[in-house]
Amino acid sequence: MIGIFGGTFDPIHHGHLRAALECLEQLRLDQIRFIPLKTAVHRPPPVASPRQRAAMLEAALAGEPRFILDLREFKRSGPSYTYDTLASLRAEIGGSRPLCLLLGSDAYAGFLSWYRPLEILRLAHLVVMHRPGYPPLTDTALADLYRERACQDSRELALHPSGSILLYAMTPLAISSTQIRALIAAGLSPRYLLPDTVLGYINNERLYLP
Ligand SMILES: Nc1ncnc2c1ncn2[C@@H]1O[C@H](COP(=O)(O)OP(=O)(O)OP(=O)(O)O)[C@@H](O)[C@H]1O
Ligand SMILES: O=C(O)c1ccc[n+]([C@@H]2O[C@H](COP(=O)([O-])O)[C@@H](O)[C@H]2O)c1
Repeated sequence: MIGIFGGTFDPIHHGHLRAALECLEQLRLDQIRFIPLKTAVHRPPPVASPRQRAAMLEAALAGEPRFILDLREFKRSGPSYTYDTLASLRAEIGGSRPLCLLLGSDAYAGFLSWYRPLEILRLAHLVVMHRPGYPPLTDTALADLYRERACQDSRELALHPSGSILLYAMTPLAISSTQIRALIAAGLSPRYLLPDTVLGYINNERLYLP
């Protein structure tokens, strides 16, 4: 099974990395593809450039060969829709191998307003990772969708290429890129919230300063 972890990664932090490692091991994924978005459809544009976000991801993923940096969204023009990304991956790997789209419970809260959400579920499973402060099933429509698609473990995910939703209780880590950017802008250190190598890059590039 392949995990897909899309995000802004502005910057990548230990919340992302720990989430990915726990999914990799506990769901027995073969690899996780980290896919930074180019043109956000749902939020203001990132502060760091694509080049800078790719460099930070590269630094953070070094040393874990099952974490793969996948820059396909940078190469596409127009909005970075997840549906298009999954369709391009399916064109490469075929229809039978299970794909698991990893997303935090804050992202799942907006899932039904994404571009072609039900078609996304035809291309991949969803793994919703619980993020502190964002209970995953507050909305009725999302709770209904979950009830129709719920699955309990990685064994069940492996039975089909797509279509199920797994709620995953990862170690709760209330870390966000917003918090890291705000600390730096305030002249405070974000150290230990993200890898030192990523912080070194941020300092060299003078990123996120006011
Ligand atoms: N601490 C965390 N725990 C679990 N999931 C997370 C965590 N941080 C981010 N995610 C998930 O990772 C994906 C990419 O997140 P993103 O790059 O937007 O990070 P972020 O910290 O939410 O950034 P920002 O604060 O700029 O919105 C999303 O699915 C998000 O829900
Ligand atoms: O395709 C969509 O319509 C869509 C709408 C909102 C978010 N997403 C994706 O969800 C992922 C997490 O987004 P974010 O803002 O938490 O970084 C990222 O890969 C986005 O491209 C995708």
